[in-house]
Amino acid sequence: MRYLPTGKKMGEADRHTIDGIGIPSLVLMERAALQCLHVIAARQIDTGNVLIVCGSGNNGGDGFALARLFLEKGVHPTVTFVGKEASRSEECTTQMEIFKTLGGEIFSEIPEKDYTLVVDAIFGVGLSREISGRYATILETMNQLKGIKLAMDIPSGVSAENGQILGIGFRADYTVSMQCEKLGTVLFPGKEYAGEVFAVPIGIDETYFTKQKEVVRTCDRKDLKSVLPRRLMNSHKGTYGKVLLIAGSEGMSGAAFFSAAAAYGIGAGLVKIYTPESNRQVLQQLLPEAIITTYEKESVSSVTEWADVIGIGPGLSKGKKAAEILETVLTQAEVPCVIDADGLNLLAEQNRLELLKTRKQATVLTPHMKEMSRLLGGKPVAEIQTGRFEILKKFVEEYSVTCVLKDARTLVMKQDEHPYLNTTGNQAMAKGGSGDVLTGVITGLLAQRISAYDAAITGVFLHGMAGDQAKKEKGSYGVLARDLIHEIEYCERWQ
Ligand SMILES: NC(=O)C1=CN([C@@H]2O[C@H](COP(=O)(O)OP(=O)(O)OC[C@H]3O[C@@H](n4cnc5c(N)ncnc54)[C@H](O)[C@@H]3O)[C@@H](O)[C@H]2O)[C@@H](O)CC1
Ligand SMILES: Nc1ncnc2c1ncn2[C@@H]1O[C@H](COP(=O)(O)OP(=O)(O)O)[C@@H](O)[C@H]1O
Ligand SMILES: [K+]
Repeated sequence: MRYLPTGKKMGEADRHTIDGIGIPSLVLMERAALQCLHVIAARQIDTGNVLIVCGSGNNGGDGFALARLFLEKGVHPTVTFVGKEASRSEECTTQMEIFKTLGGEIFSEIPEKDYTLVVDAIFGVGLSREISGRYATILETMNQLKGIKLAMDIPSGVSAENGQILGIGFRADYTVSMQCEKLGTVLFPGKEYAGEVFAVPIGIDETYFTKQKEVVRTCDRKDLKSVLPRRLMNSHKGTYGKVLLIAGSEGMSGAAFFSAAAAYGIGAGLVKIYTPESNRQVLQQLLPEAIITTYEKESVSSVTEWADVIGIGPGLSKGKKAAEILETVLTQAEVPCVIDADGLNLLAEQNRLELLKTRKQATVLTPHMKEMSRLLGGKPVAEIQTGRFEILKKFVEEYSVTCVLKDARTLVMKQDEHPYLNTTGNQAMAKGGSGDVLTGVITGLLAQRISAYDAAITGVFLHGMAGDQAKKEKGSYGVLARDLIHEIEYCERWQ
């Protein structure tokens, strides 16, 4: 697990480390510059002709410190200072003076040369407004230069707060992020400007973020061992829970199959599908492991009583029967529920959202942006995209739910937990059926008795990993929902 702080939160952690713990700012800066040098060496970047462009803040200080370390190695970088003398920070001035004392020359323009490496140390997390004027011209020139581009901490122009480009952004091949990758290079479009990101330790105390619940976190592959539910030798199918999937409608059996197969694929003990009679035969053939029961044969009350966890919505339709079933589940089922697709669309109508407030067990909602817009009474998608953290925070507090807002960067939120931003998954998954698989995975994880928040983040992570594995094999065009299920069945190998 790692944190993805905004620039503001990173600044707070810097201050806490410097003032609260007493590690001098220049010590942190030294480590920042050293780590950059290590990345340059590890990536075997040609240092035959290095350009370092420094601003007047501490990011510029990082740049001057790096320039000095290059001098020590016998490399003479071209250093350009583009900041304002008057606003130069204390540390930036110190680093600049040391560099000059050692014989380093500082330019005010970028000399025309064929650079092999271009380092951006103009703005870091202190960027606070649109870039314009001379700064914009310099960044434009830097983007056009040949040579490998490396950004110190974050590419200048990328907002560390939300990934937006403030006027113009440095287009990096590599970004060396001090201590933590910033939220702004995980979210789009910032991610596209950052290239490969290396988060390097420089001594900033990250435990500062533990109590700061608004700081976003994410998981990596190495965390899998701790997030997957345990599989005991001495167990039986009851140990791993009974999943009920209320899915599919007349002529729509695929969604039910995908979610049910995914629930089994992630380890649920027993899966029952509740669907119209017309789907029985095809589902029995597609997934003989599942129990199929139908609207015509059994009442919704009796099936919900059987279940340890319920997933409702994939392919459900928005008919009268579907609405009745959803209402019964929401008012009667005393087990955790995952609501997706048409379940969400029905929830958005006729004040049904209010029913969530009466639930005694956990509810997980898995809307994509358009479904979220419906849940929010038609709030435009663009508004949700830019304000997702604040909007979702308010929503999960009001309705006491865990919300999985699906996107290229899926966000999971629950009251009193860190927001979780997912970094697995890819464009190959932008296809019908992918979401049904996610519903099955989260429901299947909940059946194995982990918390709603853990099931949601683990499910989203695994679902994205499955997409990444499938893309490795098939590329970005041919991946199908069934490939995601196939990959999920092998998730234990990813640990
Ligand atoms: N001691 C520390 O605090 C450490 C800081 N570090 C580096 O310092 C950076 C943060 O330093 P700062 O807080 O000084 O901030 P920056 O160096 O990112 O920039 C701040 C300066 O840019 C100006 N500015 C912001 N937006 C502008 C715009 N659009 N146009 C023109 N000027 C603009 C600000 O007024 C300020 O003078 C980090 O990103 C990191 O690279 C690291 O060396 C680690 C230690
Ligand atoms: N470009 C992308 N990058 C990462 N994940 C993606 C991308 N496109 C889609 N996904 C993932 O695929 C799933 C699509 O879900 P959804 O839109 O509900 O599909 P459906 O309803 O057709 O099953 C979500 O989990 C989403 O995060
Ligand atoms: K930078």
